[in-house]
Amino acid sequence: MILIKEFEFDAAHNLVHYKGKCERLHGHTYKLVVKLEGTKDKEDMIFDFVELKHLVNEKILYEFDHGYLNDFIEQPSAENIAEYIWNKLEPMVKRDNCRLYEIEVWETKTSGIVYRGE
Ligand SMILES: Nc1nc2c(c(=O)[nH]1)N=C([C@H](O)[C@H](O)COP(=O)(O)OP(=O)(O)OP(=O)(O)O)CN2
Ligand SMILES: [Zn+2]
Repeated sequence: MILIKEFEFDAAHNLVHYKGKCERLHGHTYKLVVKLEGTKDKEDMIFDFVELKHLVNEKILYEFDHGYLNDFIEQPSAENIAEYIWNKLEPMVKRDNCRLYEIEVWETKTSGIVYRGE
């Protein structure tokens, strides 16, 4: 079974290793989709949605929301943001019954990255 939870955060960035409009400072309302793969525990849940919400908001997104992504990631492409989030989140959600399966980072409604940690 795959569990899904969606998040949004607003952040500014500029792509320093890029030639074009995105080298200038600008912002996005990013969408983050977190997917966990697992089996049901004794509460018949893969992972508590509420716990996952607090974990992602408080441990991952608090530093990004209304922030400047270049403070954390030198070249904050959607690809690099996905890797950064994966590396922080993966150990936090690892349980006997579940693991991080996939994340999506959407920069706009039409542009996004799917990452499975490889
Ligand atoms: N592979 C990647 N390409 C680009 C990235 C990226 O992270 N990975 N990022 C950008 C810029 O950040 C840019 O803001 C995004 O550009 P674009 O998708 O064209 O944004 P729009 O607001 O114009 O969105 P539309 O939905 O296409 O109108 C560039 N490339
Ligand atoms: Zn951008």
